[in-house]
Amino acid sequence: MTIDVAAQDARLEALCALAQETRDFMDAVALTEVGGSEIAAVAAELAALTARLRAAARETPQPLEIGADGTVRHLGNAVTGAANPHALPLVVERDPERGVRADIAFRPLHEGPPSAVHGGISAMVLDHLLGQAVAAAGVAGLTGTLTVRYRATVPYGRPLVATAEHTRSEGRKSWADGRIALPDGTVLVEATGLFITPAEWVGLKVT
Ligand SMILES: CC(C)(COP(=O)(O)OP(=O)(O)OC[C@H]1O[C@@H](n2cnc3c(N)ncnc32)[C@H](O)[C@@H]1OP(=O)(O)O)[C@@H](O)C(=O)NCCC(=O)NCCSC(=O)Cc1ccccc1
Repeated sequence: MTIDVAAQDARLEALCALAQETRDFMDAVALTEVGGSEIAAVAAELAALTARLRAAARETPQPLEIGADGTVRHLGNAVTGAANPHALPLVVERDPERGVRADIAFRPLHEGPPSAVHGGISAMVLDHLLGQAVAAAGVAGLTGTLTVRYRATVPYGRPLVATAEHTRSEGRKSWADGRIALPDGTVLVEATGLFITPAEWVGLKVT
């Protein structure tokens, strides 16, 4: 469920590269142990860079694009958007056996309890993945409710796998289940969610 950015637009390619540099920068901020004067010098340089980017700023969201093969690209998405420094960015794929899947490696930046991932970050990833599972089933909707069960703390810095699948639909309401697990299948966090197709989306094909 990705569209090759590099093949389409050199400016977007540059923007996605900047977002990745920004992620690397944020990781470095989270982990740095350099001295106070060096931190202050870096902060001053960063403020100058921020001013350069603000010289021309958009006032509308990044558009959600649908490719010829039905793939969806939303570069501004906080979970998957390659142009959003907040995004992991997660690359969500169709899973031939289940609905959708994504490989994840959380980073120290995502810390909640010491040495573990913040529960809200896990919930955010699962919210997104469940939403993509219902979209993949042709019943795209917005999250109405999300229930998360945290079975074990989620480590950062290790490869993990997230999966989700659409379970049923009734009218405009669709349900999906998902989980974040270790590569051996041990489930760390699981979620179930209700997604509601806004009336104006009925009949639209978004995946
Ligand atoms: C669209 C809707 C959720 C529902 O509005 P309408 O269409 O006007 O609904 P209407 O009143 O016509 O009721 C129809 C039926 O649904 C039921 N029901 C309604 N609400 C709830 C509920 N909360 N919980 C439970 N049930 C509810 C209601 O009782 C009725 O049931 P009935 O037929 O009598 O059995 C609206 O409240 C909204 O926009 N909320 C904000 C959503 C939002 O921002 N979410 C976060 C952003 S998405 C994201 O980040 C993840 C993502 C990532 C990637 C991809 C995809 C997703």
